[in-house]
Amino acid sequence: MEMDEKLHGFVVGSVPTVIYIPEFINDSEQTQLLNHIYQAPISKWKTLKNRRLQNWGGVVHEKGLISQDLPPWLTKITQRIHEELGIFPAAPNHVLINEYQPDQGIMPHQDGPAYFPAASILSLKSPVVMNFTPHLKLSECGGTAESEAIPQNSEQSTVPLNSHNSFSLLLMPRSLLIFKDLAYSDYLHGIEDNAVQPFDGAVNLTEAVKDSGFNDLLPRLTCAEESSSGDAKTLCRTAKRVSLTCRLVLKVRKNLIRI
Ligand SMILES: O=C(O)CCC(=O)C(=O)O
Ligand SMILES: [Fe+2]
Repeated sequence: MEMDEKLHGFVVGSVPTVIYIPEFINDSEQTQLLNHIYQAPISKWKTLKNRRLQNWGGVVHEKGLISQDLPPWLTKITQRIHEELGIFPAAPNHVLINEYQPDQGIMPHQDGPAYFPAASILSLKSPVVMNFTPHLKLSECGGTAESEAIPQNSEQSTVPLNSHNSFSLLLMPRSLLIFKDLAYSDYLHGIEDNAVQPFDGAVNLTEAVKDSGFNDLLPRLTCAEESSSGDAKTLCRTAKRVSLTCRLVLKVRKNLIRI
């Protein structure tokens, strides 16, 4: 799939390929989505130790998706992602909605093998910092000069290696994040279960604060009480974050029989 020309302007960082689109939806679209999410029956929520989630589109198995139609309020988003971005060969057919309290996150992980190798994540409500770290495969292969300099049998070797290659993103409400290629295949992504998150080195810092009015936003993002950290930009999560992870499973079986 050819990446749409206009998307090139939204590529951030140096690892192929991370795309950050600020203000992908407007305020009223955000409100409408949140209304739909919180109108869903309570049984739709699955509570995990560190977050709650709603699964839409069916059940993902290693071999494919036992699909169920997405509701119209979600196909509106998935269709738009498909048509405007040209990254997926079809509209995403699976949406995972995650809700995080300010001190909740998601462990560094790689998305499952059933998905077309690209993820699109729409963020709602509170900003959050997402971290990308190369996973063991990349570290062990010694694909970079840095890794060759570190003894492979050293227990500490993964720490400096990972921190050197890691990067983070500041995900603002109403933004859309897409990651694919190496960022999808060779990196883990995660969110720290911490209400205070540094965002100093975020690869999309300019883009994240630009459209929302840098001057207005930065003092609100930065913890006033964190004076000990000097100029370090630190995000204080004070509200819930809700995200919609929209992905495509190519192998689909319609769920005709209720199990
Ligand atoms: O909430 C997010 O932004 C990340 C969610 C995620 O990584 C996933 O659902 O696989
Ligand atoms: Fe994920």
